[in-house]
Amino acid sequence: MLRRYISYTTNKFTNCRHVSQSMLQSTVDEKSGIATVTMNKPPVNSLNLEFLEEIITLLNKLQKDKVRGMILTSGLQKVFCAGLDIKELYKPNPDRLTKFWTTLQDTWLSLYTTSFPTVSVINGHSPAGGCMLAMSCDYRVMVGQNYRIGFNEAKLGIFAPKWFQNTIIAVIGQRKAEVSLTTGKMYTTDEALQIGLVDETCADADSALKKGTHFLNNFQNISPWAYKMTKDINRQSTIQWLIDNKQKDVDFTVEYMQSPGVQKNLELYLQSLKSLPPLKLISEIN
Ligand SMILES: CCCCCCCCCC/C=C/CC(=O)SCCNC(=O)CCNC(=O)[C@H](O)C(C)(C)COP(=O)(O)OP(=O)(O)OC[C@H]1O[C@@H](n2cnc3c(N)ncnc32)[C@H](O)[C@@H]1OP(=O)(O)O
Repeated sequence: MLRRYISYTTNKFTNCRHVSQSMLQSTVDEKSGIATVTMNKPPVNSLNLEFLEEIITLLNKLQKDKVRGMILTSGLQKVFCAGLDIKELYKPNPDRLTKFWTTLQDTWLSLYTTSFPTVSVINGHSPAGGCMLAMSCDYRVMVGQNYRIGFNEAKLGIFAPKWFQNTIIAVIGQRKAEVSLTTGKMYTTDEALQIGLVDETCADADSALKKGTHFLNNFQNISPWAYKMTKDINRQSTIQWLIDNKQKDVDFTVEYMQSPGVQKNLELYLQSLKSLPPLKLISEIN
């Protein structure tokens, strides 16, 4: 287990409160009450068990601190989040995989039901679970023209569970979600804007942070209670489905991931990840 620590400091010059965990940094602007959370888990911010646990801990803390909003972004050069850590799925220990998948469900539930509005500033590639992380926020701003976003699970020989698919349907609609998921297409920034995977695009990260803040400022005059009730009602059926089917979803995933066919596909995918030149993989799978 990685050594984990949390420290809280207030910078009297910037009026920002910093919360730092080993893989996440959070800065709360005292004036606006907006938290900027930066993922920093080199090389690619892949979601493993420990990282998911940190995300849940931080979301709980932000909730307790009654922040007014959150911007989620990446501190890495060219990756927002590479999705689930494939090492959690390849040759898994069944007990760890059970804990991993349960924690993944809980992370999604925490993020999808926050009592404060959330924005993802997608400043790098964002495949599969990385795209889902962005979809689970209320608003998305994508930076530049060099990155790809989408659901490439089918290319790995696996498929997305119902709660995952419903989250995408809620954002881009049934038809586009089906085409997107079955083809595993990775979209350019402009294509993502066109199909509604992202709400806005902009040239650089600073402007994207400004756009994110601008979106969150819409809630200055909205009652937090009205915001939360509206969001809960809107997302209720997908949330309730997962709550009612948590154990079934875990049992199915643990058995399915260990099947020889899935393991073979993951092995081939991991090999291609190593053998292809940098970024070739993402462009190959367009
Ligand atoms: C609130 C939470 C919501 C989440 C809910 C999710 C529900 C999920 C259900 C559906 C299932 C989803 C499955 C997945 O997410 S599987 C992961 C899919 N991801 C990918 O296919 C990405 C593959 N990676 C790449 O294409 C590229 O790495 C990159 C991201 C474009 C970066 O390219 P770059 O050239 O910068 O870096 P490298 O390719 O050289 O990679 C550096 C090292 O990192 C390793 N790596 C990359 N991606 C992963 C990964 N996803 N898991 C583990 N390891 C990864 C890569 O092998 C290199 O390792 P090395 O240095 O040891 O060679």
